[in-house]
Amino acid sequence: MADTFNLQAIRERIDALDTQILALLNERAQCAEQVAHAKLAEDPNATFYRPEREAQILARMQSLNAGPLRDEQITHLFREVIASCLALEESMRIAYLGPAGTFTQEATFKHFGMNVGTLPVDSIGQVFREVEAGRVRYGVVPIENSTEGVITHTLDMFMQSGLRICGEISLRIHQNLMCRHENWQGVQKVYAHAQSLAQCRYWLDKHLPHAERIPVSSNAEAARLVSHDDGAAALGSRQAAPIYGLHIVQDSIEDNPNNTTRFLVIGDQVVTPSGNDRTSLLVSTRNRPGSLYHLLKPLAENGVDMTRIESRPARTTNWEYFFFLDVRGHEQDADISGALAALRDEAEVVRVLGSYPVAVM
Ligand SMILES: O=C(O)C(=O)C[C@]1(C(=O)O)C=C[C@@H](O)C=C1
Repeated sequence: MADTFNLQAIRERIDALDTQILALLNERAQCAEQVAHAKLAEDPNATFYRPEREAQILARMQSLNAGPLRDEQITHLFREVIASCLALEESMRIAYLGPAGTFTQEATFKHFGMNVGTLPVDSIGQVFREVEAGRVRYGVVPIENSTEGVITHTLDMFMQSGLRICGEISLRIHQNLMCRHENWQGVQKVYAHAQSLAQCRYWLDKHLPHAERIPVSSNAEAARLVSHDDGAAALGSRQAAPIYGLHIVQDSIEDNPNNTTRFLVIGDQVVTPSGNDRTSLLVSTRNRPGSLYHLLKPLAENGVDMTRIESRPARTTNWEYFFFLDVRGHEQDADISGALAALRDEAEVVRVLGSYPVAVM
């Protein structure tokens, strides 16, 4: 009897709290509408999506969070709240490397909320073209995986495109084995994107050593093929399973328990500092002895923290290279702007691809 009474009392308390949360959410939504009016009053072509402000809000909520909800859950809830508020300001459509069911779709929903409008396209180049043509404001493309390294196609697109990086998304990648039926022991073929096959190499060696591994254009394409084939399995994101009528027969089979992919949000927006930013640069240099040393010297002398360097061959001239650099901080910071000024004296090409907030979980 006492339990029933307690349960009832607790539920009444939950109802009262929900009433308050509802009122507060709508009050917040009204503030977002006022923000939209204020932005338009300042600039009729104002941009409503402000990644630096979103990153600051999420970081603040994490620092205030006393639990029992985990920081990850709080971040997820507030992302959805912000996305719903942003939708009142502007209805957005995001192009991503599709089809539906890919990890890039998962990253897009993680960053822009589950209800954002999307345009799945079939190549990284097409994501760039949709944004360049103005058919969508932003696009999402993968840039690097912690196990398999950089996605060179994305780097190469920046050599041709004037688009900027407006944000980054970090996604923990869990690979799932998916089949038409629950019984997976007799699987003879495993379809997946080459990156996913590589991320599960040891698991497949151990559990499906005789199955043929067949790389295909995307994990969603793998799931589609398996939806017609009883003797096959696909690897990929759990979102793909219901779309293609498959069962998840083994989950989290990636070899590296910290398997993470970084994605970029691309657009033509210049993002102001958030206080915890990263800057990506594209640099090329004359081919002469010590050229890389001369590129890195201005960064070191200005105390800039470089977190990544990749080289890609210039398509125009044999044996000439472009370098992609990531540094900590914003291009408006004194150390980075000092380094950029010195770098411009050394290098043939120095392009800031973007300064943007470091991914918040
Ligand atoms: O502060 C703003 O500029 C807003 O538009 C409000 C808000 C929010 O809901 O907090 C919504 C969208 C932006 O991307 C950032 C923040």
